[in-house]
Formats: sequence, structure tokens, C-alpha cells
Amino acid sequence: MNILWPYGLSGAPILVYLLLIPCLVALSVVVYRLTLHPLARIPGPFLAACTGLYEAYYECIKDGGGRYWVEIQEMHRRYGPIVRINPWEVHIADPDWNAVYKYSARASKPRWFYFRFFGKFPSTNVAESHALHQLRRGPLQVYFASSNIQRYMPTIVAQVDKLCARLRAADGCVVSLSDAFRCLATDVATGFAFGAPFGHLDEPTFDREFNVSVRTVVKTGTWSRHTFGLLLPMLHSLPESVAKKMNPAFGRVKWMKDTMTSCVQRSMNKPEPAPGSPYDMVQTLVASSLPPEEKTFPRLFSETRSVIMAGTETTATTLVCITAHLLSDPFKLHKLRAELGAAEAAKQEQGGGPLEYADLRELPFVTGVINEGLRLANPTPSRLPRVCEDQDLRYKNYVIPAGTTISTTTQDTHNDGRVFAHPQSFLPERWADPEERRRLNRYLQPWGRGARLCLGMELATIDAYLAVSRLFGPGAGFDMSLYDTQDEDWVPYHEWFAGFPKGRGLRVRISRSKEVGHGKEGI
Ligand code: HEM
Repeated sequence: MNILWPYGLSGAPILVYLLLIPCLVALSVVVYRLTLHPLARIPGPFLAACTGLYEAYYECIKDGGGRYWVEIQEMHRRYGPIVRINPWEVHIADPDWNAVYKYSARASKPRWFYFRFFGKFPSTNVAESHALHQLRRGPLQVYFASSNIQRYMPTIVAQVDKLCARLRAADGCVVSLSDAFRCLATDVATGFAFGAPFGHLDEPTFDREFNVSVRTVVKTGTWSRHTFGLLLPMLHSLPESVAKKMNPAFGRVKWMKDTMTSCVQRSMNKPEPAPGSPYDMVQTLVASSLPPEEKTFPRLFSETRSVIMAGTETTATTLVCITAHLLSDPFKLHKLRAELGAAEAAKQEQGGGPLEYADLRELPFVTGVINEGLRLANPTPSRLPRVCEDQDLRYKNYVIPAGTTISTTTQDTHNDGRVFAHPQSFLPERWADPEERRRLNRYLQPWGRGARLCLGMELATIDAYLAVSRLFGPGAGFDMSLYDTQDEDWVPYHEWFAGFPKGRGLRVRISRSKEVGHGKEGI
């Protein structure tokens, strides 16, 4: 008698039973999810409640992937402000509902969403529990303090000036500002982290290859999220030659990894700065009260990597959005230039130099332009999920049990016509009235929400103000006009945590005078 199958059946039915068992288990799970599961009453598509494969299809396959954020918007149109977007997660689109972020002292980040996407890099932004997050964020927050950012102001200004000088020298050429702004953002972030920028702005092509490689990596991250986090570690462990053969962009990823490795190692081995001299970011973490296991090379490398990644795409996408809107609307561009011109003239009269960040913040139209950019750019179309472990939360008549993953998407608020009239229009004027500005500011949330709020918001804001004032101010010495660019070339389409357009990016033709010449195909 067969001890594995004591009923005397032959091998064939065993195989059938072996196949049947997982099917029955899957069926029971689906029935449970649709009937007894605590989220069974939350509205949403039938398939999304049954299986995570529904989300995986939109994230990995449909229209090139990264499209679940659009499907979630569609679900809200169909089912209302609260929807079950997968078997274990609800998404809420209501500008006045903030409970899960208010309780962020107890909320954690879902591991499957963040850790599987970003890979095994133990950094602040993927810390799962609130306690670990607070521990890691503490010393970083010291480094991102306003006073420390001010110390790096000359480095930031130098990067913006370098970009302007390159554009000035590109008279008659077509330039991809999508690439150029990514270089600017990377050099600002690395200049701030290490005191010396990586030099992407010196790359003759504005490092198009690197920018393409970032896109490839984050797309792989999305696949990894839906394949149990296995894909990214597998890719990282491939020999360089094999990885490059699979996708040439991975060569550039390796280059970035090597550059970061040597910078982090150099900082770790630097002698302690003299009293009063600045520490760089890695030195700040090393000198902090973090426990030794939080100061290892992999930890410091991961932190550096995450800060640079967090600062690059986001800032660049915001600058792209602002520039595209201004170049499509001569009236707004004229108004901006007039305000910058008047402010600069006033400063010159008082014997001052070029407009600085503190001056620019006082200019209402410039501030409106930056705020509209932050509102419309949508650099992180991703939802920002949290799990409130120890407390049920409520949305209207629905009780959301403790342990449920809950998410919101800041862009839903930014596009809500009840908060921002004509939400799709770029209207810097809407920020002019101080009373109205106070109201709107409560709903401007590009930096995320709660205890996990963006650490780089001041750095990014300074970058944006300076870039806008230098690119469009009277001293720029060049003009830009859109070159063969449609909305789909720059508007975020794919969400791979950050937003990426479908098309070729924002391209402009540079000209010294107002007249657009016939230029060379360019940079
Ligand atoms: C316009 C530019 C930027 C936007 C819109 C933006 C947006 C965001 C958002 C939405 C989050 C929260 C993510 C989450 O909840 O999972 C975040 C976190 C973060 N950002 Fe930014 N960011 C920008 C620029 C920067 C810059 C320039 C840096 C640094 C160089 C930076 C560093 C970080 C870090 C370290 C975190 C993680 C914070 C934490 O988990 O405690 N960001 N950012």
C-alpha cells in the first residue's frame, strides 16, 4: 500500500488532488475576503477585493505599468470617497480626512509596499515601525535643519548658476530640461549631503543615460513589489556584465553605486572636523547617538542613496511642470519677469546683489508660481499607505479596523475642485490674497503628511525659487521656447513611486535674443 496515498489510487489522481488543493485554498481565501473579511463592506471593484493581482496588472502591465493611481481615481469616481483598492487596503479621497497621518505616532509603513519596492536598503524612508523611523530620522532632521541648509546656500546657488551658464552657452540648441533639471537636483542634493556635488551638470548630455537608468530601476522596483520583493535583490546580485547586457542602463546604476560608495567611505574615514567646522551628512550620522548597528556602512550607504533618490526626481518634475506652464503662457511669463525685474531693480538701487531666497519668498507672483508648481507637478503620484496598528479608525459610517493598510494620495487633494477652483489650471494668482493663501496652504501637501513628512522640503523649495528666478529673471541672458513638446512629454503618466511621463521629456530651444533661431539638434 502506498503510504503517501493510503487509498490505493494511482499517481494520476494524486496529481489532480495536488492541483485541487491550492485551488480550494485560493477559493476559500477569496470567499473569506468577499464575505467575512473586516473590509468586506467597503465599496470597490469585485476583483480588487478578491486578489492583489488586480493591482499588479495595473502596476506592471497595463499601458506600460505604473497606472494603478489612475485606476484608483476612477474607482473614487465610481464608488465614492472610500474604496477597497486591494484585499487588505482602503484608499480615501477626502481633503479633510487625515486621521491615519494624525495618529502617525502609532502608524507604521507597510513593508510590502515600501521595502519590496526600494529593496533591502535600510533607510529612514522605509523604516517600518514608528519607533525605528523616529530613531533614524532624528539625526537626519538635525542635518536638514534650516540653519544647516543656509550654510550650503553658496553651493546651491553655484549649481543653479552653473545650469544657467550652460543654457546660455547653448544658444540655438535644443536642450532637454527634463534631463538638465535632474542634473541640477542631483548636484544640489549631493552638494548638500557631501559638500561637493557629484558633477552631473558637467555631463555633456545632461546625463541622459543616468536619468533613463533611474526610470528603469524604479520600474523594476514596482515589479519587485509584486513578486515578493525578489526581483531587485536578484538584479543587484547579477555580475555587472550580465546586468548591462540585459539593459545598458544598469551600467550607469553601477556607476552611481560606486560613486556613492566611495563618497560614503571617504566621509566615514574622514577625521572628525575641527570644532565649529561643518560635518557632512554621513559624518553627522556617525557622530550622532544612533546605536552602532545603525552606523554600519550598509546603513549609511542606504541613507545616502535614499536621500539622493528622494530629492532628484521630485524636484526635477516640479521644475519641469513650472517651466512648461510658463513657456505655454506668455502672459504669466511676462508677469513673472516683470515682478522679478522690478525686485531686482529695487535691490540694485539699494546696492544689493542678485535676488536671494529671502527676497524671492516675499514676491507674491513668484511664490504663486512655485506653489502652483508644487500643487500641479504631481512628482509623487503614489499613494502614501500607513498601518495604524493599535486603534480602529473611522471614515464616515465605516470603521476601519486596526491593522488595516490605509492610504491617501496628495494629488487627489491638489485636484479637488472644492478646494482649488479650476484645479487643472496653472493659476499663480490664486495665492495672491493672504487670507485665501492661508486656506489653500492647509491643502498643499506635496511633501506628504504626518511624522514622515519630506525632510528635504526646504532644500527643494530653495532650489525651485532660485532656479525660477535665475532662469526667467532679467539677468538670465537667454530665452527658452518649447520645442516639439506636448503635454504627454512631461506630465507624469507612470507612477513608479515618483511620476514619469510617457513621452520624451520637456525640450526647449535656447536663444540669446527673444527671436527663436534655427538651431542645432542639441543637448
Ligand atoms: C519638490 C520636491 C520634493 C517633493 C515633492 C518631495 C516629496 C516627498 C514625499 C511625498 C515624501 C513622503 C513619502 C512617504 O510618505 O512615503 C518625502 C519623503 C522624503 N523626502 Fe522628499 N520631496 C521632495 C524633495 C526632497 C529633497 C530635495 C530631499 C533631500 C535631498 C528629500 C528627502 C526626503 C526624505 C529623506 C524623505 C523621507 C522622510 C521620512 O521618511 O521621514 N525630498 N518627500
